[in-house]
Amino acid sequence: ISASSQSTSAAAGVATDASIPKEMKAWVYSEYGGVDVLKLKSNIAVPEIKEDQVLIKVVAAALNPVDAKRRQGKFKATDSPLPTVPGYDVAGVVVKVGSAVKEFKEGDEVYANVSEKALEGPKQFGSLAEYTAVEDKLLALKPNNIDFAQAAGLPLAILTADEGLVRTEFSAGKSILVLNGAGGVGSLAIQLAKQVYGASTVAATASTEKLELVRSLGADLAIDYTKEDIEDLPEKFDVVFDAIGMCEKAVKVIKEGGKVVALTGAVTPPGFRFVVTSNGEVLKKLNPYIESGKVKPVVDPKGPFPFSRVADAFSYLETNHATGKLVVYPI
Ligand SMILES: NC(=O)C1=CN([C@@H]2O[C@H](COP(=O)(O)OP(=O)(O)OC[C@H]3O[C@@H](n4cnc5c(N)ncnc54)[C@H](OP(=O)(O)O)[C@@H]3O)[C@@H](O)[C@H]2O)C=CC1
Ligand SMILES: CC[C@H]1OC(C)=C(O)C1=O
Repeated sequence: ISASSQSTSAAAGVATDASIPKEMKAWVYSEYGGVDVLKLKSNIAVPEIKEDQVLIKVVAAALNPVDAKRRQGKFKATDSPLPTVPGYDVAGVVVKVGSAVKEFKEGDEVYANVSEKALEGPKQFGSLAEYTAVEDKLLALKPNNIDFAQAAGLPLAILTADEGLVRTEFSAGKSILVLNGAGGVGSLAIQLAKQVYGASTVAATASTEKLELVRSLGADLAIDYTKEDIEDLPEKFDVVFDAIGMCEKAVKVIKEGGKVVALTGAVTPPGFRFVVTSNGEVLKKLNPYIESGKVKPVVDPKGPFPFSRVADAFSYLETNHATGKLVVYPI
Protein backbone atom coordinates (compact mmCIF):
# COMPACT_ATOMS: atom_id res chain seq x y z
CA ILE A 1 0.00 0.00 0.00
CA SER A 2 1.44 3.37 -0.96
CA ALA A 3 2.04 5.98 1.73
CA SER A 4 -0.73 8.16 0.29
CA SER A 5 -3.35 5.39 0.37
CA GLN A 6 -2.17 4.47 3.86
CA SER A 7 -2.70 8.06 4.98
CA THR A 8 -6.09 8.08 3.22
CA SER A 9 -7.15 4.85 4.90
CA ALA A 10 -5.86 6.06 8.23
CA ALA A 11 -7.79 9.29 7.80
CA ALA A 12 -10.88 7.22 7.06
CA GLY A 13 -10.21 5.30 10.26
CA VAL A 14 -9.77 2.09 8.26
CA ALA A 15 -6.78 -0.03 9.20
CA THR A 16 -4.23 -0.91 6.55
CA ASP A 17 -1.71 -3.71 6.67
CA ALA A 18 0.74 -1.26 8.21
CA SER A 19 -1.69 -0.40 11.03
CA ILE A 20 -2.56 -4.01 11.88
CA PRO A 21 -0.27 -5.10 14.72
CA LYS A 22 1.58 -8.41 14.72
CA GLU A 23 0.53 -9.20 18.30
CA MET A 24 -2.70 -8.70 20.23
CA LYS A 25 -4.44 -9.20 23.57
CA ALA A 26 -6.50 -12.39 23.83
CA TRP A 27 -7.95 -14.76 26.43
CA VAL A 28 -6.21 -18.13 26.13
CA TYR A 29 -6.14 -21.54 27.83
CA SER A 30 -3.36 -24.07 27.25
CA GLU A 31 -4.99 -26.91 29.20
CA TYR A 32 -8.55 -28.07 29.74
CA GLY A 33 -10.13 -27.22 33.09
CA GLY A 34 -12.11 -24.73 35.10
CA VAL A 35 -12.28 -20.95 34.75
CA ASP A 36 -8.85 -20.77 36.39
CA VAL A 37 -7.11 -21.98 33.20
CA LEU A 38 -8.21 -18.83 31.36
CA LYS A 39 -5.37 -16.29 31.01
CA LEU A 40 -5.41 -12.82 29.45
CA LYS A 41 -2.25 -12.51 27.34
CA SER A 42 -0.94 -9.58 25.32
CA ASN A 43 1.49 -11.35 22.99
CA ILE A 44 -0.78 -13.54 20.90
CA ALA A 45 -0.09 -13.46 17.17
CA VAL A 46 -2.74 -11.67 15.13
CA PRO A 47 -4.18 -14.41 12.87
CA GLU A 48 -3.10 -14.49 9.22
CA ILE A 49 -6.12 -14.69 6.89
CA LYS A 50 -6.72 -17.28 4.16
CA GLU A 51 -8.01 -16.13 0.77
CA ASP A 52 -11.65 -16.82 1.72
CA GLN A 53 -11.40 -15.05 5.09
CA VAL A 54 -11.55 -11.54 6.47
CA LEU A 55 -9.69 -10.18 9.49
CA ILE A 56 -12.07 -8.57 11.98
CA LYS A 57 -11.08 -5.97 14.54
CA VAL A 58 -13.25 -7.32 17.38
CA VAL A 59 -15.48 -4.75 19.07
CA ALA A 60 -17.65 -7.17 21.07
CA ALA A 61 -17.92 -10.90 21.72
CA ALA A 62 -20.40 -13.13 23.54
CA LEU A 63 -20.15 -16.30 25.59
CA ASN A 64 -22.00 -19.56 24.95
CA PRO A 65 -22.25 -22.66 27.14
CA VAL A 66 -20.31 -24.55 24.47
CA ASP A 67 -17.29 -22.32 25.23
CA ALA A 68 -17.34 -23.60 28.82
CA LYS A 69 -18.01 -27.23 27.91
CA ARG A 70 -15.17 -27.11 25.34
CA ARG A 71 -12.75 -25.62 27.89
CA GLN A 72 -13.75 -28.37 30.33
CA GLY A 73 -12.57 -30.87 27.70
CA LYS A 74 -15.99 -32.32 26.93
CA PHE A 75 -15.33 -32.23 23.17
CA LYS A 76 -11.55 -32.81 23.18
CA ALA A 77 -11.84 -35.72 20.73
CA THR A 78 -12.91 -33.37 17.92
CA ASP A 79 -11.44 -30.09 19.22
CA SER A 80 -8.80 -28.03 17.43
CA PRO A 81 -5.31 -28.04 19.01
CA LEU A 82 -4.47 -26.24 22.25
CA PRO A 83 -3.78 -23.45 23.13
CA THR A 84 -7.27 -22.13 22.50
CA VAL A 85 -8.63 -18.62 22.24
CA PRO A 86 -12.31 -19.27 23.11
CA GLY A 87 -15.30 -17.43 21.71
CA TYR A 88 -17.75 -18.22 18.90
CA ASP A 89 -19.75 -14.98 18.73
CA VAL A 90 -18.16 -11.82 17.32
CA ALA A 91 -19.18 -8.32 16.17
CA GLY A 92 -16.61 -5.94 14.74
CA VAL A 93 -15.10 -4.18 11.74
CA VAL A 94 -13.41 -5.76 8.72
CA VAL A 95 -9.78 -4.55 8.53
CA LYS A 96 -8.38 -6.94 5.90
CA VAL A 97 -9.97 -8.99 3.12
CA GLY A 98 -8.71 -12.20 1.52
CA SER A 99 -8.20 -12.32 -2.25
CA ALA A 100 -11.25 -14.55 -2.86
CA VAL A 101 -13.67 -12.47 -0.75
CA LYS A 102 -16.15 -10.55 -2.88
CA GLU A 103 -19.04 -9.72 -0.52
CA PHE A 104 -17.16 -7.74 2.12
CA LYS A 105 -14.69 -4.84 2.19
CA GLU A 106 -12.50 -3.03 4.72
CA GLY A 107 -14.65 -0.94 7.05
CA ASP A 108 -17.74 -3.19 6.91
CA GLU A 109 -19.43 -3.67 10.29
CA VAL A 110 -20.08 -7.41 10.59
CA TYR A 111 -21.14 -10.17 12.96
CA ALA A 112 -20.77 -13.96 12.93
CA ASN A 113 -20.42 -17.27 14.71
CA VAL A 114 -16.76 -17.85 13.78
CA SER A 115 -16.86 -21.68 13.80
CA GLU A 116 -18.82 -23.42 11.06
CA LYS A 117 -19.11 -26.61 13.14
CA ALA A 118 -19.32 -25.95 16.86
CA LEU A 119 -17.72 -29.22 17.97
CA GLU A 120 -15.79 -30.51 14.95
CA GLY A 121 -12.62 -28.48 14.61
CA PRO A 122 -13.90 -25.17 15.98
CA LYS A 123 -11.62 -22.16 15.42
CA GLN A 124 -8.44 -22.44 17.51
CA PHE A 125 -8.29 -18.65 17.63
CA GLY A 126 -11.81 -17.46 18.44
CA SER A 127 -13.50 -14.16 19.19
CA LEU A 128 -12.27 -13.37 22.74
CA ALA A 129 -9.35 -11.48 21.19
CA GLU A 130 -8.61 -8.10 19.62
CA TYR A 131 -8.62 -9.66 16.12
CA THR A 132 -10.09 -12.84 14.67
CA ALA A 133 -10.15 -14.40 11.18
CA VAL A 134 -13.50 -15.57 9.76
CA GLU A 135 -14.62 -17.15 6.48
CA ASP A 136 -16.80 -14.81 4.46
CA LYS A 137 -19.54 -17.51 4.21
CA LEU A 138 -20.06 -17.24 8.00
CA LEU A 139 -20.36 -13.42 8.03
CA ALA A 140 -23.24 -10.97 7.69
CA LEU A 141 -23.39 -7.20 7.87
CA LYS A 142 -24.36 -6.07 11.37
CA PRO A 143 -28.02 -5.04 11.60
CA ASN A 144 -28.16 -1.24 11.34
CA ASN A 145 -30.38 -0.69 14.41
CA ILE A 146 -28.38 -2.43 17.13
CA ASP A 147 -24.94 -1.75 18.55
CA PHE A 148 -21.92 -4.09 18.44
CA ALA A 149 -22.59 -5.41 21.95
CA GLN A 150 -26.15 -6.39 21.06
CA ALA A 151 -25.07 -7.85 17.71
CA ALA A 152 -22.37 -9.99 19.34
CA GLY A 153 -25.04 -11.68 21.46
CA LEU A 154 -26.95 -12.99 18.44
CA PRO A 155 -25.07 -15.31 16.06
CA LEU A 156 -24.72 -18.74 17.67
CA ALA A 157 -27.98 -18.46 19.62
CA ILE A 158 -30.13 -17.15 16.76
CA LEU A 159 -28.60 -19.65 14.31
CA THR A 160 -29.40 -22.46 16.77
CA ALA A 161 -32.94 -21.21 17.32
CA ASP A 162 -33.56 -20.96 13.58
CA GLU A 163 -31.99 -24.33 12.79
CA GLY A 164 -34.11 -26.03 15.46
CA LEU A 165 -37.29 -24.52 14.01
CA VAL A 166 -36.28 -25.48 10.46
CA ARG A 167 -35.35 -29.04 11.46
CA THR A 168 -38.75 -29.53 13.13
CA GLU A 169 -40.43 -28.07 10.02
CA PHE A 170 -42.09 -25.49 12.24
CA SER A 171 -44.60 -23.41 10.28
CA ALA A 172 -47.46 -20.93 10.51
CA GLY A 173 -50.35 -21.94 12.73
CA LYS A 174 -48.41 -24.48 14.76
CA SER A 175 -47.96 -24.44 18.53
CA ILE A 176 -44.60 -24.63 20.29
CA LEU A 177 -43.30 -25.05 23.83
CA VAL A 178 -39.81 -23.64 24.46
CA LEU A 179 -38.07 -25.16 27.48
CA ASN A 180 -35.71 -22.50 28.89
CA GLY A 181 -37.33 -19.44 27.35
CA ALA A 182 -35.13 -16.94 29.21
CA GLY A 183 -31.82 -18.35 28.06
CA GLY A 184 -29.71 -17.26 25.13
CA VAL A 185 -31.28 -19.63 22.60
CA GLY A 186 -34.76 -19.83 24.10
CA SER A 187 -35.23 -16.05 24.19
CA LEU A 188 -34.66 -16.04 20.42
CA ALA A 189 -36.60 -19.25 19.72
CA ILE A 190 -39.71 -17.60 21.22
CA GLN A 191 -39.31 -14.54 19.00
CA LEU A 192 -38.49 -16.42 15.78
CA ALA A 193 -41.39 -18.85 16.31
CA LYS A 194 -43.79 -15.94 16.73
CA GLN A 195 -42.44 -13.30 14.39
CA VAL A 196 -40.73 -15.26 11.61
CA TYR A 197 -42.56 -18.59 11.50
CA GLY A 198 -46.08 -17.45 12.48
CA ALA A 199 -46.71 -19.66 15.52
CA SER A 200 -50.34 -19.88 16.65
CA THR A 201 -49.29 -20.42 20.26
CA VAL A 202 -45.91 -20.02 21.96
CA ALA A 203 -45.46 -21.40 25.48
CA ALA A 204 -42.20 -21.12 27.39
CA THR A 205 -40.74 -22.19 30.71
CA ALA A 206 -38.75 -19.88 32.97
CA SER A 207 -38.33 -19.23 36.67
CA THR A 208 -40.67 -16.91 38.56
CA GLU A 209 -38.63 -13.74 38.09
CA LYS A 210 -38.29 -14.31 34.33
CA LEU A 211 -41.92 -15.03 33.43
CA GLU A 212 -42.59 -11.41 32.46
CA LEU A 213 -39.49 -11.40 30.23
CA VAL A 214 -40.66 -14.42 28.23
CA ARG A 215 -44.13 -12.90 27.89
CA SER A 216 -42.54 -9.68 26.58
CA LEU A 217 -40.66 -11.73 23.98
CA GLY A 218 -43.93 -13.16 22.66
CA ALA A 219 -44.83 -16.14 24.84
CA ASP A 220 -48.61 -16.52 25.07
CA LEU A 221 -48.14 -18.87 28.02
CA ALA A 222 -45.31 -18.48 30.56
CA ILE A 223 -44.82 -21.56 32.73
CA ASP A 224 -42.94 -21.32 36.04
CA TYR A 225 -40.72 -24.39 35.97
CA THR A 226 -40.00 -23.96 39.68
CA LYS A 227 -43.69 -24.48 40.49
CA GLU A 228 -45.30 -26.34 37.59
CA ASP A 229 -44.72 -29.60 35.72
CA ILE A 230 -45.20 -29.36 31.96
CA GLU A 231 -46.84 -32.80 32.03
CA ASP A 232 -49.72 -31.23 34.00
CA LEU A 233 -50.48 -28.75 31.21
CA PRO A 234 -53.95 -29.20 29.68
CA GLU A 235 -52.62 -28.89 26.12
CA LYS A 236 -50.12 -30.72 23.92
CA PHE A 237 -47.87 -29.04 21.36
CA ASP A 238 -46.89 -29.50 17.73
CA VAL A 239 -43.24 -28.85 18.64
CA VAL A 240 -41.20 -28.76 21.83
CA PHE A 241 -37.88 -26.88 21.60
CA ASP A 242 -35.82 -28.33 24.45
CA ALA A 243 -33.04 -25.86 25.35
CA ILE A 244 -32.41 -27.31 28.80
CA GLY A 245 -32.07 -31.09 28.48
CA MET A 246 -35.49 -32.49 29.38
CA CYS A 247 -36.18 -34.57 26.29
CA GLU A 248 -37.69 -37.51 28.21
CA LYS A 249 -40.37 -35.18 29.59
CA ALA A 250 -40.72 -33.18 26.38
CA VAL A 251 -41.83 -36.18 24.32
CA LYS A 252 -44.78 -36.62 26.69
CA VAL A 253 -46.26 -33.21 25.85
CA ILE A 254 -46.33 -33.32 22.04
CA LYS A 255 -49.42 -34.01 19.92
CA GLU A 256 -49.68 -37.16 17.83
CA GLY A 257 -47.12 -36.61 15.09
CA GLY A 258 -45.52 -33.74 17.01
CA LYS A 259 -41.75 -33.16 17.17
CA VAL A 260 -39.14 -32.58 19.90
CA VAL A 261 -35.79 -30.97 19.12
CA ALA A 262 -33.16 -31.10 21.87
CA LEU A 263 -30.04 -28.97 22.16
CA THR A 264 -28.39 -30.91 24.95
CA GLY A 265 -28.70 -34.01 27.09
CA ALA A 266 -29.96 -37.51 26.39
CA VAL A 267 -32.49 -37.94 23.60
CA THR A 268 -35.71 -39.96 23.92
CA PRO A 269 -37.41 -40.92 20.62
CA PRO A 270 -39.03 -39.31 18.71
CA GLY A 271 -36.92 -36.44 20.00
CA PHE A 272 -33.68 -35.67 18.15
CA ARG A 273 -30.62 -33.52 18.81
CA PHE A 274 -28.46 -31.45 16.46
CA VAL A 275 -25.34 -29.27 16.67
CA VAL A 276 -25.60 -25.80 15.22
CA THR A 277 -23.92 -24.96 11.90
CA SER A 278 -22.74 -21.39 11.39
CA ASN A 279 -24.00 -19.67 8.25
CA GLY A 280 -23.85 -16.00 7.24
CA GLU A 281 -26.73 -16.43 4.79
CA VAL A 282 -29.09 -17.32 7.68
CA LEU A 283 -28.01 -14.20 9.58
CA LYS A 284 -28.64 -12.20 6.37
CA LYS A 285 -32.12 -13.81 6.10
CA LEU A 286 -32.93 -12.80 9.70
CA ASN A 287 -31.47 -9.27 9.53
CA PRO A 288 -34.76 -7.65 8.33
CA TYR A 289 -36.60 -9.05 11.38
CA ILE A 290 -33.90 -7.61 13.63
CA GLU A 291 -33.77 -4.25 11.82
CA SER A 292 -37.57 -3.95 12.01
CA GLY A 293 -37.40 -4.54 15.77
CA LYS A 294 -39.56 -7.68 15.52
CA VAL A 295 -36.64 -9.77 16.87
CA LYS A 296 -34.55 -8.28 19.63
CA PRO A 297 -31.30 -9.42 21.24
CA VAL A 298 -31.57 -10.07 25.00
CA VAL A 299 -28.38 -9.04 26.81
CA ASP A 300 -28.00 -10.03 30.47
CA PRO A 301 -28.13 -6.78 32.49
CA LYS A 302 -25.14 -7.91 34.59
CA GLY A 303 -23.14 -7.19 31.45
CA PRO A 304 -21.66 -6.17 29.16
CA PHE A 305 -18.48 -7.41 30.85
CA PRO A 306 -15.26 -5.50 30.08
CA PHE A 307 -12.53 -7.50 28.34
CA SER A 308 -10.56 -7.73 31.58
CA ARG A 309 -13.47 -9.58 33.29
CA VAL A 310 -14.00 -12.50 30.87
CA ALA A 311 -13.19 -15.04 33.62
CA ASP A 312 -15.90 -13.50 35.82
CA ALA A 313 -18.32 -13.64 32.90
CA PHE A 314 -17.64 -17.37 32.47
CA SER A 315 -18.12 -17.97 36.20
CA TYR A 316 -21.55 -16.36 35.92
CA LEU A 317 -22.41 -18.24 32.70
CA GLU A 318 -21.57 -21.51 34.41
CA THR A 319 -24.12 -20.91 37.16
CA ASN A 320 -26.65 -21.76 34.41
CA HIS A 321 -28.73 -18.74 35.41
CA ALA A 322 -27.73 -16.07 32.91
CA THR A 323 -30.61 -14.21 31.27
CA GLY A 324 -30.28 -13.94 27.52
CA LYS A 325 -26.68 -13.41 26.43
CA LEU A 326 -23.46 -12.62 28.31
CA VAL A 327 -21.66 -10.04 26.20
CA VAL A 328 -18.03 -8.91 26.44
CA TYR A 329 -17.60 -5.26 25.44
CA PRO A 330 -15.58 -3.20 24.73
CA ILE A 331 -12.66 -5.27 23.39
N1 LIG B 1 -26.80 -28.32 20.15
C1 LIG B 1 -26.41 -27.08 19.87
O1 LIG B 1 -26.02 -26.75 18.74
C2 LIG B 1 -26.48 -26.04 20.94
C3 LIG B 1 -26.67 -26.42 22.24
N2 LIG B 1 -26.81 -25.48 23.22
C4 LIG B 1 -27.07 -25.93 24.59
O2 LIG B 1 -28.40 -25.59 24.90
C5 LIG B 1 -28.48 -25.20 26.28
C6 LIG B 1 -29.04 -23.80 26.35
O3 LIG B 1 -28.11 -22.91 25.79
P1 LIG B 1 -28.27 -21.35 26.14
O4 LIG B 1 -29.64 -20.89 25.82
O5 LIG B 1 -27.11 -20.61 25.61
O6 LIG B 1 -28.13 -21.49 27.74
P2 LIG B 1 -28.14 -20.35 28.82
O7 LIG B 1 -26.85 -20.44 29.56
O8 LIG B 1 -28.55 -19.07 28.24
O9 LIG B 1 -29.31 -20.85 29.82
C7 LIG B 1 -29.43 -20.18 31.04
C8 LIG B 1 -30.89 -20.19 31.40
O10 LIG B 1 -31.29 -21.52 31.74
C9 LIG B 1 -32.44 -21.36 32.58
N3 LIG B 1 -32.75 -22.59 33.29
C10 LIG B 1 -31.96 -23.24 34.18
N4 LIG B 1 -32.58 -24.36 34.58
C11 LIG B 1 -33.78 -24.40 33.91
C12 LIG B 1 -34.87 -25.32 33.90
N5 LIG B 1 -34.87 -26.42 34.65
N6 LIG B 1 -35.93 -25.05 33.11
C13 LIG B 1 -35.97 -23.93 32.34
N7 LIG B 1 -34.96 -23.02 32.31
C14 LIG B 1 -33.88 -23.28 33.10
C15 LIG B 1 -32.03 -20.24 33.50
O11 LIG B 1 -33.19 -19.62 33.97
P3 LIG B 1 -33.33 -19.40 35.57
O12 LIG B 1 -32.17 -18.55 35.97
O13 LIG B 1 -34.66 -18.74 35.67
O14 LIG B 1 -33.28 -20.78 36.18
C16 LIG B 1 -31.23 -19.32 32.60
O15 LIG B 1 -31.98 -18.20 32.20
C17 LIG B 1 -27.08 -25.35 26.85
O16 LIG B 1 -26.96 -26.63 27.44
C18 LIG B 1 -26.20 -25.28 25.63
O17 LIG B 1 -24.99 -25.99 25.83
C19 LIG B 1 -26.80 -24.13 22.95
C20 LIG B 1 -26.57 -23.70 21.66
C21 LIG B 1 -26.33 -24.64 20.57
C1 LIG C 1 -24.14 -31.55 21.78
C2 LIG C 1 -24.59 -30.16 22.10
C3 LIG C 1 -23.42 -29.23 22.34
O1 LIG C 1 -23.20 -28.42 21.17
C4 LIG C 1 -23.30 -27.11 21.56
C5 LIG C 1 -23.11 -26.01 20.61
C6 LIG C 1 -23.60 -27.00 22.89
O2 LIG C 1 -23.79 -25.89 23.57
C7 LIG C 1 -23.71 -28.29 23.43
O3 LIG C 1 -24.03 -28.58 24.60
